[in-house]
Amino acid sequence: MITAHGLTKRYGDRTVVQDLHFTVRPGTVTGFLGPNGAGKSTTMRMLLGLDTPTQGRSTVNGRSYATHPAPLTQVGALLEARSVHPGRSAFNHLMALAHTHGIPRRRVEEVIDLAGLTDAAHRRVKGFSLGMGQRLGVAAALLGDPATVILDEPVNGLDPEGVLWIRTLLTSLAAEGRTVLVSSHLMSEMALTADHLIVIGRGRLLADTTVAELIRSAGGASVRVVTPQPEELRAHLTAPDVTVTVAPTPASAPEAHELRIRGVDAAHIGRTAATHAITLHELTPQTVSLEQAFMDLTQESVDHRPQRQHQPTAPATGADIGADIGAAA
Ligand SMILES: Nc1ncnc2c1ncn2[C@@H]1O[C@H](COP(=O)(O)OP(=O)(O)OP(=O)(O)O)[C@@H](O)[C@H]1O
Repeated sequence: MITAHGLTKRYGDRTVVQDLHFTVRPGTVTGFLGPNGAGKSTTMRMLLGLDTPTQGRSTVNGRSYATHPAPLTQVGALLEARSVHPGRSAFNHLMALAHTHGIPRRRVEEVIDLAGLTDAAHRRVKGFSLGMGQRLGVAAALLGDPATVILDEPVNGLDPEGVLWIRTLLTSLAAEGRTVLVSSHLMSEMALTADHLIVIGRGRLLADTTVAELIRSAGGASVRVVTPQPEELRAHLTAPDVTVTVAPTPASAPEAHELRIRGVDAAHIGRTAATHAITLHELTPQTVSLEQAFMDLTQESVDHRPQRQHQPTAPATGADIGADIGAAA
């Protein structure tokens, strides 16, 4: 478990991390997200005792990182900056780390295999690609079989196979009951891996939530329905939390009333329509993408962003929808 209590970091008169409170729990992958420069690396460095907070404190597995007698066996970390002697082989680098913690050679061989570096283990690190360096960094993070793993942008520089490897690795580390905190500025990547998200912007906490909840709060899922019998359908969908919005009917298709329904899924709407012999011309689930939810959440927190793009998973029609025919309840 990782906790942050009012973590704050100032450089001169610039506050780059401001009063962050959060808890990262074991058994799930927690994505640590924010636009470039949001303060993710600075926060992770503070969690790992590499930067001193200006205010606040943090704990890893119940105590501050610096007070763990054998930190490698408590917390495995991959930070962006590589600190490997370039003349050393991957094997020797890991052996040197292992010696400092009494970790046996067998474990070094295990993490080399786990990281897919078996063939490159005895090559000098200076010849490694960025992706191989990332794999070595992950191997080092896992060396002490730690209960908590903190990885800063682990997919940086990895090829598609490496990206897939990281995804599977993170999920299996969490399934083993470990605490996994992984930073990224790519929401799309986190969408495939993380269960829980901590989102920051300009050093402040913007969200501490599940992936599903973030999508829901950004507009949530809805269903687009086209029917010649909108009032009949609406009358059969009355329930708390169900809203039905109808678009103005286009002159070219007077029979085609387009509805946007929230609070029930497409299967329920289809069954209701079938039960009451209501004709449907279209029944399409619409979801806000996680990427879009992230953009909406952080739009105040980025200095430069190209023109806003909307990329729902199904054709966007919501902008056209006009008259509200009522929230049933
Ligand atoms: N040593 C330092 N001195 C002064 N400013 C710093 C220092 N380290 C980081 N910063 C500033 O703090 C802010 C947050 O940086 P940080 O690297 O933590 O962000 P990040 O969210 O990890 O960004 P990215 O996604 O680009 O890696 C940035 O504006 C950065 O320039």
